[in-house]
This record gives sequence, C-alpha cells and structure tokens, in this order.
Amino acid sequence: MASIMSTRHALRLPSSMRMRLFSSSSSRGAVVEVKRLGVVGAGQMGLGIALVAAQKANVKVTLVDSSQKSLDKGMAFADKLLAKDVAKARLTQEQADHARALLTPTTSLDELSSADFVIEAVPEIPDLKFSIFSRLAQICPPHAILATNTSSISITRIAASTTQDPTDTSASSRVVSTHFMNPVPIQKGVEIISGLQTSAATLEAAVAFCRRMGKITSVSADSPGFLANRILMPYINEAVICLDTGVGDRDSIDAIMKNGTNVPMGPLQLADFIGLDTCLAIMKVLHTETGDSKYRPSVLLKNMVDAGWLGKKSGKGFYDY
Ligand SMILES: NC(=O)c1ccc[n+]([C@@H]2O[C@H](COP(=O)([O-])OP(=O)(O)OC[C@H]3O[C@@H](n4cnc5c(N)ncnc54)[C@H](O)[C@@H]3O)[C@@H](O)[C@H]2O)c1
Repeated sequence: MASIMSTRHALRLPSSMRMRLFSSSSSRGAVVEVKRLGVVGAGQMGLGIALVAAQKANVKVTLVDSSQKSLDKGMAFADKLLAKDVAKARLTQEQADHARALLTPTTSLDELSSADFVIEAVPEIPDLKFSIFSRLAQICPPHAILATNTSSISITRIAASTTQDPTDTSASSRVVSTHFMNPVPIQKGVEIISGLQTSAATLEAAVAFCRRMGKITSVSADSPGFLANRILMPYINEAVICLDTGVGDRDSIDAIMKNGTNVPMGPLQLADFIGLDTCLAIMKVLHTETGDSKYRPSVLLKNMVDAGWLGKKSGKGFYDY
C-alpha cells in the first residue's frame, strides 16, 4: 500500500526533480498486483479502457455505468470491435471470446468492493467526479489504486474528495490520473499525472498497469490541462474561432491542418470525435484555473454545445453523422 513517507518524500522535491524521479522505472515499494480492474463509465473512453485491459492485461473487468442503456450500447460496441479484430485476423475467435468473458457490466458501484485498480471515466463534471471518488474510497479495498481519466480537472482536488480529513492520506495517496487518449484501442499514449497527495508507489503502479495494457506512458504535472490538452485544446479552440470569424471554412481548416501537419484528421473533425462538450469543459477549466484570457472558449463552441450538437456521439457537430 502507498506509504505516507513516500508521499512526503516526493513533496519535498522541486517539481522538476519530482518529474525526473517519477519518470524513472526503478522500483520503490510493492506495486499492487492487479487481478481485478474496475472501470466507472462505459462511454467511449471507459469502454475502450475496459476492452484493452481485458485483451492486453488479461484482467477481469467490472464495468460500471449508472445508465443501463450506456452499458448495453458499450457492450454491443465491444462485441463489434472484437468481431472486427477476428475478421481481420488480429485475434482468434477464442481470444475474442476470452476477452469478452472477462468483462462484467453492472449499474452498481458497490460491485467494485474487490477491485485492485479502478479507472473512472464519467463525464468531465467536477462534482460528479468528486462524489464518485468519495464513494470509491469507501467501497474499494484499502490497497486499491483509484485512477481518473479526467482531461483537465485537478488530480489534487479529486484526491482531496476522498476524505473529510486532509491529514489522512490513506485514500488520497492512492489517487492518480491515467489519462488515456482516444480511441483507446488505437492510441498508444497515456499521460500519468500525480496529485500533491499521490504516493510514489501509486504512480509506479499506474505506470506499470498502463504498460501491461500495452501503452506508452508519459508523466506530467498536475497543472491545468496537463500536457496533452494544454497543447491540443487551444489548437482546436482556435480552429473554431477561425471558422466563427470567417478566416476559413470547415473543409479548408481541416484540410490545411490535416495535409500540412500530417495528422489523420483536422481540428474540427477531431473536436467532433472527442465530443464538443468535452472540448468546451476542458477550455473552461484552462480559462478558469489559469485566469489567462488566451484560453477563452470560442462562442461558436459554446453555442454548439447549447444546441446539443456534441459531435459524432450526438449525430451532429461540425459534420453530420
Ligand atoms: N472523449 C475523449 O476524447 C476523451 C479523451 C481523454 C479523456 N477523456 C475524459 O474521459 C472521461 C469520459 O469521457 P467520454 O468521452 O468517455 O464520455 P462519455 O459521455 O462518452 O461517457 C461517460 C459515461 O459515464 C456514464 N456516467 C455518467 N454518470 C455516471 C455515474 N454517476 N456513474 C457511472 N457512470 C456514469 C455515462 O452514462 C456515460 O456512459 C471524461 O473525463 C473526459 O474528459 C475523454
């Protein structure tokens, strides 16, 4: 289990040194052996995380969602992805059946009482995440690592929500971020972020488990947007401002960035794919937390979210689906 000593040790170091220390792969303390994974939220990220964990890390996965409809949709999507892998000879039917059998969907968070590692992937709403982590701290075993897939919310704040007593770090030292990239079965990168309370052993366990899932880990600091979204979201937001102010039309914006920077899709298509509500939520966090006007969300982005045009998941965004 995470030790308070290791948390304090990490805290005394300047952040640049902490990053270097945490980037090393030396072993410090026992790393939690993950036999049972819990995933909270069966949307596009949670489902992908659950499926890759079953396939690559060969762990039992309890997939929790408050909506039975989302669970049914997620499991149907998992079946579709596995069938596609079998059709393309990336998996045998036996391997696909084995991975599918490792997934157990449920609407009850209490089913995570024997999870060794939990990854939360519910919508980017701070109070929702805080209430889930408060419950996870009560429900999960005292050794369980409690990870969030948040795109932008402070890991320190999420960790703080696990306790009423900030001096008791028994749960908060086990909170960390495993920020998977979308789509999880395809993108190799995962950003690992520690909060102020996160122990070195927790960080190490998170890195080890993500590697077991076949991912390549990067470590970043608990700063608004971390690394990936600090760089990506202002780029997407600027593309929406360019559209809104007539600097270019949708197809010109996407074509020049796609063909000029050798990325698989332009920023507007990528925004649709991520979800415009998620993009807006991240821009709001960057803007509020830094107080820097360069992060102001585009008016058009706000209007599209107000209209319910959230991108691919709602059937309409910058493109129609
Ligand atoms: N979409 C992306 O490209 C992307 C990339 C990286 C990180 N993220 C982050 O991952 C998280 C999830 O994003 P997503 O795109 O998968 O969202 P999503 O809307 O596709 O899925 C969220 C799921 O959470 C479920 N949910 C809501 N409240 C719940 C509760 N109380 N308990 C259990 N389940 C609940 C919903 O029913 C839904 O199925 C967010 O924090 C987001 O910022 C998203």
